Amino acid sequence: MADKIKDAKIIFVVGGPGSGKGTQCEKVVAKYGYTHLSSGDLLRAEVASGSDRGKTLQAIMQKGELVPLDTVLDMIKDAMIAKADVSKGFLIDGYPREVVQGEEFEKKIGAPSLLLYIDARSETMVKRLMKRGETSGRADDNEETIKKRLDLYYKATEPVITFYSSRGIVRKIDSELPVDEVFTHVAKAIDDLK
Ligand SMILES: Nc1ncnc2c1ncn2[C@H]1C[C@H](O)[C@@H](COP(=O)(O)OP(=O)(O)O)O1
Ligand SMILES: [Mg+2]
Repeated sequence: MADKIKDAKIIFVVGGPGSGKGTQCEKVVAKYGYTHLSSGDLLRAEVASGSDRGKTLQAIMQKGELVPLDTVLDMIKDAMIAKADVSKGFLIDGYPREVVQGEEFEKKIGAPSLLLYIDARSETMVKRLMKRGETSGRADDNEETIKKRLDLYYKATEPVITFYSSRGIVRKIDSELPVDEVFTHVAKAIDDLK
């Protein structure tokens, strides 16, 4: 099962909350037909299902904390296997959140060919998230939780970028630009894979 995934390209999409990961992934899906897996969306779907696991997850996410590693990884892996026959590539959005998550992913699934580092200033991210919070209905798009998510991003997730930089697969994307301009750079990074 897992070997079906092996031939597909794996792209990690890493960046702070509100940096524009989801926005850029949608455009990659439209242009390249890759499968977009947002760890946050997978977890929120579990919460919406009302399951016991979902209730536990909701409490963690509302506090802006990271959910247990195995839970997220199992959900990503199941979703990848479900799409393995039809997918040319996978965008793994919002994962790894910490270095150990990347190591576990590679053990259980495979190595990424590219890490897209979606980079925006923290003031920009806060502004975008507050705006998104007006309509997103996301329990974590509020000022207090945003601050915690940003702190955690700088502490836990930025080391992920350093970790993969040494492998030469990181492409830093300036996400302060308008969406379509950001996408030009994202598309260039993906085209360079071929
Ligand atoms: N380059 C850009 N310029 C302006 N707004 C952007 C942008 N990229 C994303 N946004 C907006 C769309 C969303 O309302 C908000 C957060 O974007 P998102 O894609 O949901 O971020 P993420 O998935 O990284 O949390 O910011
Ligand atoms: Mg997102």
